[in-house]
Amino acid sequence: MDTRGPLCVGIDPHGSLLTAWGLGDDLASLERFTRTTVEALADRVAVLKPQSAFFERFGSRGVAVLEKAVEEARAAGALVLMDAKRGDIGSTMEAYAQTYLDKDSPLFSDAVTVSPYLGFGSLRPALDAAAVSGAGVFVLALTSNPEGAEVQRVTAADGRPLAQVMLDHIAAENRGAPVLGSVGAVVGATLGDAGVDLAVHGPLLAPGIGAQGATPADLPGVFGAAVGNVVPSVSRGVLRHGPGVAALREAAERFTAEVRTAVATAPDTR
Ligand SMILES: O=C(O)c1cc(=O)[nH]c(=O)n1[C@@H]1O[C@H](COP(=O)(O)O)[C@@H](O)[C@H]1O
Repeated sequence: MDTRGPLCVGIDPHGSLLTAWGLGDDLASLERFTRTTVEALADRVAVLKPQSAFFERFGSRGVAVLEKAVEEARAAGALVLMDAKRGDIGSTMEAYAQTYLDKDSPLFSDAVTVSPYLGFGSLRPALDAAAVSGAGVFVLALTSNPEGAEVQRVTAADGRPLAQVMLDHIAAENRGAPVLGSVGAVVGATLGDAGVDLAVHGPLLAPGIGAQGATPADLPGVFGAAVGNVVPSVSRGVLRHGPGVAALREAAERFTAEVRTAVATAPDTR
């Protein structure tokens, strides 16, 4: 993030984007779209975040495209954050942990998104596997979609909003880590003032910029003093500029510059 800028670009091959790129909604097009995006961006943005669902919809061949993208993006120096949003009982989480966080897995990624809403403790196998592999886990806290609030803003038995309970668990995982810990939180850039304590001592993934309406200029208002730890994430806002490699790069560079300006001019960045 220090050398490349903090931007995360999502690889979300929506059918509509494939069409907009002049491709079909088929496996060969998925492959072309993904290869172009990785070629354009993996040597320059800090994080690429493939959204697993868009690959899974093509079955095992789509997952093979995903595997190759992960390998090529990592080889070009990008961190790969697998957006899988997994969450299940602990014994099943173990299998998800083996899938994304075991170095011998074909889908091994630098980090994976997980949902804590089956109870934070259910994530233990993923947290442990990430620690063994030197990888990371991004835990959903306050998602960018308006529907998230009916779960995440609910008041827990001890009076804290449920999202705050999760953020406090994340902070406990990261306690004592030098610089930032390896457990991140997902907090939507669309939320206005997040209204929770974001001092989790880990990276804060901020999706919602671009197609969902948030802009880099919104980040200081949402994240306050924690804005220096934000990894802003854009998918369609960059991808819609394809299929030209130069245009994809320019779009990512524009977002990176806007984020840098927003963070640099924020009143208190740490
Ligand atoms: O975990 C995520 O990345 C995520 C969390 C969240 O709260 N909101 C959210 O939009 N996302 C993902 O971020 C991407 C947003 O895509 P765009 O709206 O096209 O930028 C999608 O892949 C979503 O699944």
